[in-house]
Amino acid sequence: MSGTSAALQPPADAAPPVRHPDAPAPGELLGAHYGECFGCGGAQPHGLHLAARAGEGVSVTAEFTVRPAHQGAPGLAHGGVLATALDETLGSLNWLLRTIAVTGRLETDFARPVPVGTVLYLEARVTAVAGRKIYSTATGRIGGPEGPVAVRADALFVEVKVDHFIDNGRPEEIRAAMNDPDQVRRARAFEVNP
Ligand SMILES: CCCCC/C=C\C/C=C\C/C=C\C/C=C\CCCC(=O)SCCNC(=O)CCNC(=O)[C@H](O)C(C)(C)COP(=O)(O)OP(=O)(O)OC[C@H]1O[C@@H](n2cnc3c(N)ncnc32)[C@H](O)[C@@H]1OP(=O)(O)O
Repeated sequence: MSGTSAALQPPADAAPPVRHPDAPAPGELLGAHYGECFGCGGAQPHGLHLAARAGEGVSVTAEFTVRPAHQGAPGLAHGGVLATALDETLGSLNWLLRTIAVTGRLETDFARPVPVGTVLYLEARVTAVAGRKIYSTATGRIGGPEGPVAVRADALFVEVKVDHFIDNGRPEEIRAAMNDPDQVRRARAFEVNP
């Protein structure tokens, strides 16, 4: 049963999502948007190292293996870590819209416990767009890509300009990101009109 709140119901004038013509092809690995990202970055030893792949339309798939550093109860994934995996997968939809957007609201259902060692098979898609508001939904399955749903989420992402990060991030990390040509290139890949 979905308990999605009214805040996550797209308004009547919302439009179906449009895959950007320059979006990565279905099957293509999207890579990390930031090397230090806790969700997808390669430079975070205890991060999720989530690897997302473009799907058809405005959808992505991703896999995340639960490691001992991700425990809440003995031998089980922490719920906040699972919410992070959902959030990160939903965030990677931005690559297909070529829009920079941040999570405004994330509603999560935890349907089954997820043991350490489990591969969580994630799938996310955008359901509607209304102005700067991007509505999306995700599931995480266990036992295989067609296995039972262990976690699911509905979200509202809000489009922002790159200045959102430059104005709000701690200056030392922003400086390092702006001095890294590869990071600047990745940020630009999200933006149609930077
Ligand atoms: C060269 C340097 C590069 C540095 C950058 C590097 C890489 C960048 C590239 C990509 C990275 C992009 C994203 C990261 C991707 C994945 C990571 C996972 C995702 C995250 O982990 S991301 C972190 C957590 N996230 C935040 O840190 C957000 C904090 N937050 C805010 O920054 C503001 O809160 C904001 C911007 C959300 C809105 O603020 P705002 O002032 O711009 O806009 P406003 O408030 O007017 O909202 C506009 C319309 O959205 C509705 N709305 C807003 N919030 C709502 C809510 N909660 N519920 C229901 N409706 C809501 C309003 O009701 C209104 O609706 P309406 O237009 O109909 O009135």
